[in-house]
Amino acid sequence: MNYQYDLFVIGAGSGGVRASRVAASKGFKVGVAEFQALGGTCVNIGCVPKKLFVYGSEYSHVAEQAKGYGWEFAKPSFDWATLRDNKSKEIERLNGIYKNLLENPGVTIHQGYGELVDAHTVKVGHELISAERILIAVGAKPFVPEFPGNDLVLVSDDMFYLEELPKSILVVGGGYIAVEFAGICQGLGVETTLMYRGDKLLRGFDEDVRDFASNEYARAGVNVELNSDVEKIESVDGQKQVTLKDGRVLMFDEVLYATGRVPNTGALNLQQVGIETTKNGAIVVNDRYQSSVESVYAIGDVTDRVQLTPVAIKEAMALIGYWFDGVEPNFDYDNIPTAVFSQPPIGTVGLSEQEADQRGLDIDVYQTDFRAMKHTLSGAQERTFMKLIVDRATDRVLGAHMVGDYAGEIIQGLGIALKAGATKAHFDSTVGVHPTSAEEFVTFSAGSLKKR
Ligand SMILES: Cc1cc2nc3c(=O)[nH]c(=O)nc-3n(C[C@H](O)[C@H](O)[C@H](O)COP(=O)(O)OP(=O)(O)OC[C@H]3O[C@@H](n4cnc5c(N)ncnc54)[C@H](O)[C@@H]3O)c2cc1C
Ligand SMILES: NC(=O)c1ccc[n+]([C@@H]2O[C@H](COP(=O)([O-])OP(=O)(O)OC[C@H]3O[C@@H](n4cnc5c(N)ncnc54)[C@H](O)[C@@H]3O)[C@@H](O)[C@H]2O)c1
Repeated sequence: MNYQYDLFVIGAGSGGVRASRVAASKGFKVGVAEFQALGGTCVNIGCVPKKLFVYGSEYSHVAEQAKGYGWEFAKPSFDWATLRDNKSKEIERLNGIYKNLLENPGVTIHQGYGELVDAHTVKVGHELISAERILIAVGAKPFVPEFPGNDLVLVSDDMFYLEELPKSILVVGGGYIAVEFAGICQGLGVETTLMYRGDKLLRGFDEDVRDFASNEYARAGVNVELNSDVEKIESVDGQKQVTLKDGRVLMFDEVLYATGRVPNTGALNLQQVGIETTKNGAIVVNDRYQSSVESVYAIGDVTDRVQLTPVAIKEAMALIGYWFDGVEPNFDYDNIPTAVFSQPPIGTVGLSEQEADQRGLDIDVYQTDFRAMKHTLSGAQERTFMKLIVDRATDRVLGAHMVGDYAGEIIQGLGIALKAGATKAHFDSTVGVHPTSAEEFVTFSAGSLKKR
């Protein structure tokens, strides 16, 4: 059978771009469909612009904190349009780079919405395209629960293009996006309330990390409201009137819902082609990222495993290894380091204390919290938290967790250590970098053992 392409990819995001360009550079004839900007969520409305906003919002503390170091600045002011538009220019630059990344190795870009027709055919606009293999890498989109007035809320996509910065905002949710945007808004001078229906933010993270981070967000000025949920939202005098399930009525300029993301599979025609999905629309794949239809593969957020850019990229590379070198994909989903770019940020890799307990492991837990040296003169009251989970039987470090400045940067190196099977003895025999916060990870002594 002669196909137009060896590989046709639907979605030019983190996973789709990597799979397309590497497959093309290795000799496949590759086409990719994308109906929005090249680069996907991460580049356009995710990791990259979000991190630029985090940097932008962190400057708000500089003038105040620099005083202790002898600096006096004129009264700082902030212009939202400058940050927003400079960010957009940078994203457009990246879009151009992604175009080159695809076109240089010979990938053909089909601008438009792709949908499946059969196991080897995709329709983009009016064009029917045939391919030996089809890779679905369409990512996910924000999920907003059903309730009266849910059409009045913003989702994270909207935050990157706001005409004006609101004076007050309610951020609903307790995951990555909620805590990151609460920090951004608070830093940019928006009166910020972070509301979560459960009794702790950041489900899935280590319990001490959850408690510590939550306290630090409150210390930074975010109004953290736990065990609270929205009943309805109405538009009143240009503001959002929010009625809570406990009967309270609150007013905000804007409400941001960050209550998870669902696979982007609604209009792909998956059922007609016989592709199995989960209840929330995620494509079910086997260890080779193959769907229930042999010629159709899926990677990244659309499979709803771990919604992180480096994971989508690793999955793409695992597929490339399989297609070109016959290596069975064996991507290791354990020990994925991750950072939450809240303020302060969180870095984490490996098992939490609770996960280690659930697995019945006999563990030692070392932990500390302290005021980072920088803040002895800055006057800021924020504190840093660090924690190590160690397996008593093998001395292996099973988990490392941090809340504090540079946590994302620091955890990357610890990710390598855990992957390499480092023991507490390895940590102890590593010379610290002095004076840093990071050196606390190699100087934990018996005095830091948590009483359990
Ligand atoms: C606000 C936010 C912040 C984030 N921050 C981080 C972070 O700091 N670090 C991190 O690791 N991850 C972060 N993520 C998650 C990360 O962006 C995703 O995990 C990653 O982008 C997933 O890659 P993907 O290839 O699966 O999909 P995506 O990058 O979402 O790409 C999918 C692409 O497919 C396109 N598409 C969809 N349907 C079709 C169709 N039918 N036809 C053609 N094209 C289609 C979309 O337009 C999109 O371009 C963040 C996400 C959000 C929303
Ligand atoms: N720094 C990063 O790496 C980064 C940043 C942003 C997003 N991401 C990825 O994107 C994913 C999606 O982010 P997210 O924050 O939207 O999702 P999330 O799954 O991290 O958090 C969703 C939150 O919404 C809550 N929720 C769900 N339904 C609700 C409801 N009906 N009412 C109230 N609350 C409800 C959940 O309990 C949870 O706390 C993340 O899981 C992460 O994998 C990563």
